[in-house]
Amino acid sequence: MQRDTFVEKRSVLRRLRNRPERIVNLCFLFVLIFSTLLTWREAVLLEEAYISSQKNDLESVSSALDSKLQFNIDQLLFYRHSMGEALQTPLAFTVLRNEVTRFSEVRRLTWWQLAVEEKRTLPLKGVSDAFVARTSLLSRDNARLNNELTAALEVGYLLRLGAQPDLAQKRVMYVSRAGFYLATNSQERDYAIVSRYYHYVTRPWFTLQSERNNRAGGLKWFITPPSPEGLDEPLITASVPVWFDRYWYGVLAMDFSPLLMKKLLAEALEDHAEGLYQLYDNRLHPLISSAGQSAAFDKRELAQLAHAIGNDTQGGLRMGGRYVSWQRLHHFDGVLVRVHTLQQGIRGDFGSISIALFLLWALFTGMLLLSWVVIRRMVNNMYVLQHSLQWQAWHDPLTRLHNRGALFERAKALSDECLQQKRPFSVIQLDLDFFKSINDRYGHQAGDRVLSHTAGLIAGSLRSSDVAGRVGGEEFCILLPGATAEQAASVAERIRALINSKEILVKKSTTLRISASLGVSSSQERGNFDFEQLQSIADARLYLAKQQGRNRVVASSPS
Ligand SMILES: Nc1nc2c(ncn2[C@@H]2O[C@H](COP(=O)(O)OP(=O)(O)OP(=O)(O)O)[C@@H](O)[C@H]2O)c(=O)[nH]1
Repeated sequence: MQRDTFVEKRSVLRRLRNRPERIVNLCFLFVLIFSTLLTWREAVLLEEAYISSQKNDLESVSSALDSKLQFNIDQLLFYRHSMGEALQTPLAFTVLRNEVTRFSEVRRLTWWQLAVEEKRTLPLKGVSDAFVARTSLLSRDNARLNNELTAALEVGYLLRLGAQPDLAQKRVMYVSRAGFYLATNSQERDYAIVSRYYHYVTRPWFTLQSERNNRAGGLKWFITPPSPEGLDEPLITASVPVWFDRYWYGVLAMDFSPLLMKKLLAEALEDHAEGLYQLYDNRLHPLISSAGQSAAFDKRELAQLAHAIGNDTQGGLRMGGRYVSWQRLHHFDGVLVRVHTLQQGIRGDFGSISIALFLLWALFTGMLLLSWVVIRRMVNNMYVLQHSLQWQAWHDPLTRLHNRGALFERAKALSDECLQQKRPFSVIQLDLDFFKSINDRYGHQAGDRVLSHTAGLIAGSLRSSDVAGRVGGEEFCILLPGATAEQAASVAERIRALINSKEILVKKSTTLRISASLGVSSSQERGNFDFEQLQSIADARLYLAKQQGRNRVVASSPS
């Protein structure tokens, strides 16, 4: 078994040695695969770094946006807390009491307004008793009303303080179930007060803050979708119910207009402005985007995104030529999505590094292929040259048979092999008869032709294991491994007859018949495998054949 594998390995090595271009191919293939794998690995690392940079950018923007929203929510919660305090301990200021008295005078009017000092506090705007009585959602509980009115006027003072004149897009309001409201940036007068109050109390951010709908009393986000008659873009509202003494007084709400949200997002972007940021509500409806237009996702992409967002609070997805990452906000019931296009990626650091990496790989591969072609050709040429030199060193160019040196070398190896394998080994010495006279009569070229013709006849009548060589001018030697003396004598006779059987065309319209004398010796005769001795015996017998009249075979010595 071990010997089989050893032999197999040796034969593979021999095959590779005989086909050096295969070794070259293998080496180049190895380098190509190795360099491609290295480049691939670099590309994978680069992609991981790109994804984590996308994640980091989105994380910093969303946490900045979160803290800005948190600030506003804290403000809203502060107003609710103040309202609670004011309900619990109302201020006994005369001005406030006067307004409460005035309320009892105006409460039956279709619309009314109470203002302590419009420059310092916000006016209370309200509707009639009859309006409030129309629905069970509203209630003018007279026992609590005075307290609520003074508390609202107090909170109106805080709202006015907190309202930033540059932020006209942010509106904070307190809407009471008792038929009045106060709001920053609210200019309505006359009948507009009634429609405004009606508008407020029919909004989900009001109706869904009732005891039944929001038992926990926590903050809720509401999106008012764009409408043909009103809003161009969705309006985001955060609202909290005002509860005190187990009674639902009303709702404190804060409107975040699209402009305000865009401003907050723009502030959150800082130096992460690359890519498109888009805020979605929890049903994946687009709210605002950092650029003019929103990211266009088709239905399938939206479904894919919704599925991914449903599974994780943050992550990333590759969508065609875009990389989409998302992060849920902590202080908003929605998700911030970042879309980074391939073009933006290419323009960025990662893009230039990727392009440089690809170009390097392409350049290296191109040069590798070029050098492969050149080296392969060189190796092939060298191989052919080596073979030709080897052939020339071992063969006689005229007869294409082994030359003397090569024949002696082969003869030694073959006789040793036969000795080892206990097989006979025979030698035939062949010499053309009167060859000198052919040269003399027909010229040297005719003599050469006779020599190559004879060599062809000899080679054609041997087995593949036999070896023939030219050992002198017109003298040949034939090695017959495994042939007995009789077999060798019969081979010699066959060759002799063949040589003498045909006329050779030596010159234009000149043919001649040649003959050869042969001497045969074999290891069988004396158990001697020494080639030189066998050859000298065959030579002596050849001499005998010449002496006995030529054109004959002598296979034994005279006793
Ligand atoms: N054309 C040609 N002649 C060669 C070559 N090598 C040797 N010779 C000639 O072969 C001849 C050999 O002649 P001899 O040794 O006298 O032998 P022979 O004429 O064949 O006579 P016998 O062997 O006694 O029959 C010489 O004239 C050599 O010049 C060769 O390569 N080409």
